[in-house]
Amino acid sequence: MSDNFTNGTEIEVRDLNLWYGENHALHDISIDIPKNSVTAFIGPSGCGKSTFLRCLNRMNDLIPSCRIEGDVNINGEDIYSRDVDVVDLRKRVGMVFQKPNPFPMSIYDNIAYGPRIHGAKKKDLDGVVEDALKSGALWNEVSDRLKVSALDLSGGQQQRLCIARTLAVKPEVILLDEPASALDPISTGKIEDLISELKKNYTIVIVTHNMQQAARISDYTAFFLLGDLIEFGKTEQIFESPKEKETEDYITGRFG
Ligand SMILES: Nc1ncnc2c1ncn2[C@@H]1O[C@H](COP(=O)(O)OP(=O)(O)OP(=O)(O)O)[C@@H](O)[C@H]1O
Repeated sequence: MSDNFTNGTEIEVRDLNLWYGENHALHDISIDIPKNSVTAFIGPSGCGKSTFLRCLNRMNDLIPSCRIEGDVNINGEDIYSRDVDVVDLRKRVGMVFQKPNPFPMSIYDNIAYGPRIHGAKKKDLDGVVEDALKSGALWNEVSDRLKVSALDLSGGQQQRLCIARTLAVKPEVILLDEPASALDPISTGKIEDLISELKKNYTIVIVTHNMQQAARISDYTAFFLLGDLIEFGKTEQIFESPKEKETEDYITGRFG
């Protein structure tokens, strides 16, 4: 285990390579993602941001052509070790996708679903649901209609429900894959405020195409290009004084 963990590293990745069949999509990625902070992954379309994000909770296991080499440690545990329970891993490392994907059931049952699977007692569920909806900044809008279908909520509310659903099983890390790209500016603002609030208690990694969004909400930024991690550092440094020419060209809009 690296000393970095005592300094607050949540996710340590070393020499990660990933192939989809013959396509070598990620090359020798090494990165230390700090705890209780927001880290943004940016880069042009197809550079591997989402692929790398999915490596952090083994979502790529579901893709038959995908092969991965290298190490990913989360809080010191090798998540690719044979004895890791992937269901438990995805509880610890939750994920929210671009398109809100509530289950076709009530608001209450969407939130209670994960805790029920993981053995929560019936008498505790009301409290769990309320806490998660409060943490997801949705409680005030839905507390009087918990039994209505989640599909009746607006897109922005559905996305906050999906975040609340992730929070209900008490994760350590939340992975967000372009969580606001399908939303209007007001809903996007609410999601961004929520992310800033959540980083007090969780480590957050977000893929975004929106560089203003990365600059607004992230503490650290990683710039990817064609499957390489070109540069990683404090967001201010990446945006104001990038060390690599490719980063500068992308940030200043010269390509991508
Ligand atoms: N399920 C998959 N099967 C095969 N190849 C894939 C799969 N998903 C992604 N790829 C390939 O991996 C590379 C990286 O794609 P990825 O979606 O991770 O990039 P991205 O930076 O997230 O792009 P975008 O910003 O457009 O979402 C691309 O060459 C893509 O075609």
